[in-house]
Amino acid sequence: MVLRIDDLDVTLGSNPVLRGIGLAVAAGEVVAVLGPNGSGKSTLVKTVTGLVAPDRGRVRVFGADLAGPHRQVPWQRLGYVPQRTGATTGVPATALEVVASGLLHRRSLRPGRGARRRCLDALAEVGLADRAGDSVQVLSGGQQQRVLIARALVREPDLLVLDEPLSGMDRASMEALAGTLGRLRERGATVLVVLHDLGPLERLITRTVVLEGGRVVHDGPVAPGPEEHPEAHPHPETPGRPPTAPDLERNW
Ligand SMILES: Nc1ncnc2c1ncn2[C@@H]1O[C@H](COP(=O)(O)OP(=O)(O)OP(=O)(O)O)[C@@H](O)[C@H]1O
Repeated sequence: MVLRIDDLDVTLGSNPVLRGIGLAVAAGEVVAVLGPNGSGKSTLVKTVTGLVAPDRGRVRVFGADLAGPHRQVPWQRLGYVPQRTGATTGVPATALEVVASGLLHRRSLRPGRGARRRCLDALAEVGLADRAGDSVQVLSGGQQQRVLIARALVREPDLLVLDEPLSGMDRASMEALAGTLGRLRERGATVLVVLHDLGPLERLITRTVVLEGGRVVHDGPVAPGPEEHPEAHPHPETPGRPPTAPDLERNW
């Protein structure tokens, strides 16, 4: 099993956010996590990436225990695209530099041999090869999202976790992301993706897990219709240049 969660409870502040979650994901699955706003989707994927500590229960990723006192996150096998925050922190990093940060880890602050090529390949995968030297601050919100996806891809992850990657993307970008995830799946990677609706990723999804009030209310191959979780609505798009501007979304 790539991921195994048993009886997971998470409380944030005084909020019981996840309750009694059980989930097992095998290699090669592409699992969509759905549910209304505030149902705990982001918290669940943060638990899987070791960013949130469980209060109770067991979380194992590639066999590593993320719940015990000696938590070991297998970062070398994980790629994570957080919920839309933009790739910029006000620091004038280039797209290439942001992607290269995906290759850094605790033991070394210097990307290894061939890093530049790998970063350029990852940017090409998301259709931004020609923007490698540009400051991320001049990129649109959708392009920044793609830089963050490239940062996760450059690690060649065995498990890719994405939190609402479609937010702010135009249809062509969504289709291209579907292509990228399809290629990942072909090489045996596992994907856990938080979505508000399946959209163009639907053909790739092998299983849907629906959360409501911090509990799993559906886990199976067939996605429930939108009428079954009518509260779900996408986040408002972040301001910025419209992602459909013709000069922005060439291949992606
Ligand atoms: N740091 C925190 N402290 C206290 N409560 C929190 C914290 N982070 C999240 N919550 C609460 O936990 C609940 C679940 O949040 P979470 O972001 O996991 O939901 P979500 O399903 O991803 O929502 P959305 O679709 O809006 O992103 C919400 O009620 C939220 O207010």
